[in-house]
Amino acid sequence: MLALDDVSMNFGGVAALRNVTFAMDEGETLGLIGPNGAGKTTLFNVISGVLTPSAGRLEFAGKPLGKAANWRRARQGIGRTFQIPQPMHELTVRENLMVAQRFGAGRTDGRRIDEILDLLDLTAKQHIDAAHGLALTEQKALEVGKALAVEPRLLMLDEVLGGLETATKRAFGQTLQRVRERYGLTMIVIEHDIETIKTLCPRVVVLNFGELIADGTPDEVFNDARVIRSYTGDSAA
Ligand SMILES: Nc1ncnc2c1ncn2[C@@H]1O[C@H](COP(=O)(O)OP(=O)(O)OP(=O)(O)O)[C@@H](O)[C@H]1O
Repeated sequence: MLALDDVSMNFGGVAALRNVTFAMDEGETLGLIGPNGAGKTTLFNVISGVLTPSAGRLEFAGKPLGKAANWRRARQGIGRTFQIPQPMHELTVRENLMVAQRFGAGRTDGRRIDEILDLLDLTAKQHIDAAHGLALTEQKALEVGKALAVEPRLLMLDEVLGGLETATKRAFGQTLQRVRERYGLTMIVIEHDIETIKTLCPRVVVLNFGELIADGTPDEVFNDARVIRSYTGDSAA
């Protein structure tokens, strides 16, 4: 369903992505890991149309992805969250979801919004000011809700579980699994917590300095000497 072929992204002299090639089947959940600055968010930006890659080709649902434009990618079925929750100010939780739906899906469908609120445990908060009235987990849930409101087939989550306490993280991980099953989603998950990755993702891709250095099951990847070296910086590992 998603294929990247030799994708590179340069920012001036910085090569944030170097010839990244991988493909995903419909329904797969892929964990995307790598040390800070490895290129994970840049990869999301390239797939979601925030950035046009310097080189390479992207294909989604059998069609080439053209010039970057995030609304166009959303309408093609690609939804994503941002690392820092970005609720729209002076709007309620429900209004935030409605704006996201209109932007990304080109329509408003109150029943889908009700369902998203319910799945993410936000129904009781739907009329609260989204920028000021939500706890951290709820802010994260709203960020996921906005991505779901665009009615994606591919959902990309950028450290959506980051900063949460272990028990909350586990519970939120289960919520994400319910969401995935409900909508039959293909997912890419950026996450630093190894236990969460193992629970959610049967397959893991590792980036280091913009290069894809491993692609396999969590056990394969976490035992890979190159991956261990990329985290420890220890050339003897
Ligand atoms: N807009 C930009 N302009 C210049 N350099 C950038 C830009 N965006 C990212 N970079 C650089 O590209 C590299 C990859 O950054 P990116 O944010 O994609 O990494 P990451 O793996 O998501 O890191 P983190 O885990 O810290 O979020 C870094 O060296 C970063 O400084």
